[in-house]
Amino acid sequence: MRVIGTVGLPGSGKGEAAAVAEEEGVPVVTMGDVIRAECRDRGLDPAEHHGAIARALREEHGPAAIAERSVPLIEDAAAGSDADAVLVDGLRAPVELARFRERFGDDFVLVAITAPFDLRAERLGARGRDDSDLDTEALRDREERELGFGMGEVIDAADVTVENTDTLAAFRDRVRAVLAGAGEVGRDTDRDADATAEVEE
Ligand SMILES: Nc1ncnc2c1ncn2[C@@H]1O[C@H](COP(=O)(O)OP(=O)(O)OP(=O)(O)O)[C@@H](O)[C@H]1O
Repeated sequence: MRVIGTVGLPGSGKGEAAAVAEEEGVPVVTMGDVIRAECRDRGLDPAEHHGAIARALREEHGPAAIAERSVPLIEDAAAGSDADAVLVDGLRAPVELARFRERFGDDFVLVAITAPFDLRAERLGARGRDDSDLDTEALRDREERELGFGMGEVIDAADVTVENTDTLAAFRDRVRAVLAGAGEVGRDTDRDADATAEVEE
């Protein structure tokens, strides 16, 4: 069973990738659900206390706490499905990546989803899920906070990078290909490309 983790800045397309997975019968584990469950256990409203509880979990149980709690959810999702993959939405920090690589080894495939700031801001504006989607300054703040958790390093460490700069249909096709195992092909292709580049130099 492969575990496909996604990482990307706000508005890059992680939610769309998770929706494609669900359509394809690939179970999705959202790391934010761990935080929402903890909020409920503490009698707090996730809409208001999400950030504080994420911090509290890391302080109380170590920096990999959210990944740690996601592992049994991933295992349960895999056990309850015929699919040969599970998608994990929401990696943010290098310690989380390290925990998943430690647990799932070569079965863990990290997929970075990238798009330039202006395109993400425009798409979030169109999404308009909440006020922060419409506020470019709030987007910058959120982005800085996530980069502060080391998200840039996680993006750089990805096995496969999907640039989401074309149409939504093209992005969804690319995600379907990655879910079908093209991630591993991508890794080899990248290596071949590097080898070719070296020969040409
Ligand atoms: N290639 C695309 N073309 C047009 N719209 C897109 C494309 N990719 C994503 N979108 C739209 O952009 C918005 C942001 O995408 P999505 O919700 O998947 O981002 P996200 O990475 O989950 O963001 P966040 O971390 O803020 O939840 C959504 O409304 C989505 O449908």
